[in-house]
Amino acid sequence: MTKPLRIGIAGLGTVGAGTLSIIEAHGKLLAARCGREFHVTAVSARDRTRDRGVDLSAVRWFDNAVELAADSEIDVVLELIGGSDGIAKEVVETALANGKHVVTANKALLAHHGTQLARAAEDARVYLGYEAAVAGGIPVIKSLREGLGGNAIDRVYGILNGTCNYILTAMRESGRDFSEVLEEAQALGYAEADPSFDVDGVDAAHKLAILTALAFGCEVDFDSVSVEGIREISALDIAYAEELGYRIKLLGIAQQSEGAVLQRVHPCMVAKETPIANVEGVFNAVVAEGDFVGRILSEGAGAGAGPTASAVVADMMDIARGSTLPTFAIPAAQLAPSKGTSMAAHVSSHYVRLMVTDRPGVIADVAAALRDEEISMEAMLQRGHAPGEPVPVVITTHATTQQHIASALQRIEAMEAVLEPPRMIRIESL
Ligand SMILES: NC(=O)C1=CN([C@@H]2O[C@H](COP(=O)(O)OP(=O)(O)OC[C@H]3O[C@@H](n4cnc5c(N)ncnc54)[C@H](O)[C@@H]3O)[C@@H](O)[C@H]2O)C=CC1
Ligand SMILES: N[C@@H](CC=O)C(=O)O
Ligand code: NA
Repeated sequence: MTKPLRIGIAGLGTVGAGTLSIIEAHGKLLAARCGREFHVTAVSARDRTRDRGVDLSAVRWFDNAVELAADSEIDVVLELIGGSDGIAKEVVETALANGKHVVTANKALLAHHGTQLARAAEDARVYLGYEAAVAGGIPVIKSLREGLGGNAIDRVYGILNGTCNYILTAMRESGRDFSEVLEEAQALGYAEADPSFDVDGVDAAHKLAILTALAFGCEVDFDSVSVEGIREISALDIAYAEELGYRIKLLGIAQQSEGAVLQRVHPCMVAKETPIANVEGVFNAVVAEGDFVGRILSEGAGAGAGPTASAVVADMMDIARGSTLPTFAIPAAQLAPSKGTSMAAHVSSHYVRLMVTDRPGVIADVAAALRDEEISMEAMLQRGHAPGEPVPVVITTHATTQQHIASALQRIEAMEAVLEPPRMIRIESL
């Protein structure tokens, strides 16, 4: 048997502790599958005294994770701290500069510095694994880089944030309030250190930027992702979506057209009978559309200790077996400069909900604003009759550009009878 793979772990929180548990539970299985034993030889975290359910007494402890990353008795460094800059970046850069393989679950780091880190890894002839960074336990990186390697990818999209999907599912199923459900997702270890990254769509955008680079062979370009989160989604909109035959999902979607890529993250209404509408709770799903293979959907847990650690361990197995694949499928130096395009010209149907004073003429004024922007209404719904009182009015439109809908909504919002900013959710046909 080849000599053991010496592992240093920086970060022993949800994912770090989960990784230790798998190595402890499946040490023999991993060795049999890779022809090498996995030895955790060093660890670093903020709190040395915390019980992580695994005996670490024989493992070297580093107060400074960067020193761990430079240690000569480590072959692979697991960066499981988090954050796009600061200590996590320093750990990864130090490990690569010292000729060590790196496995990270850190999508923020890769979304901001992925191209540069991929170059550093390839220059040092080491492996940079990040399966855990996108869709947790779903082997989506392996699938795109290897299994679908013979296809040009037309579109890649999915439910990329477990916390948001958990919140939207629980709100729909139990009618509970947004903040109560968010606290539950945090307690389960799903949410980011700063949960606004989850609910504002930033985490999904980090993951989408990584998928885009891999799928389309371009540099990672987080700045050109258009991002909206789920904070504004109310129980009322979830109930109307149900009634209209839709589910609300936060999707990340990247599509290439004429050499440019549109990357967008926003809440979508998707028809209830589509597979993605039925992906619930902390589960993620990723769909890749290849020119020869057609549509592939992978579904699984996108967050949490076990599923995320499962992906970390899979990357270590690739390293143990000597894989030398480029980070983003083609050598980092050959990735095309990213050519992002904006949402302005993007065409879709829309759900619009207004809260209006119930009086004659309001609907006619709203219809006129839509007509002036050449937006055709598909349906309109107003329940009950309460003269002079606030009532919800729901409109669905036929396909129109973002520019047109934004102008119409601006005009509608300014109307005296419209009592609060209109809520708009794009209807996505998948
Ligand atoms: N929790 C999840 O479900 C998932 C998390 N991730 C990513 O995995 C990474 C880790 O996330 P979690 O385990 O959830 O975070 P966590 O907050 O549970 O754990 C972070 C760990 O890093 C340690 N740490 C913080 N600063 C440090 C420093 N200066 N030196 C050494 N150690 C330090 C902390 O002591 C803690 O052990 C993040 O990049 C996160 O985005 C990715 C997929 C899923
Ligand atoms: N906070 C993230 C964790 C996994 O990446 C999520 O909720 O999906
Ligand atoms: Na994954």
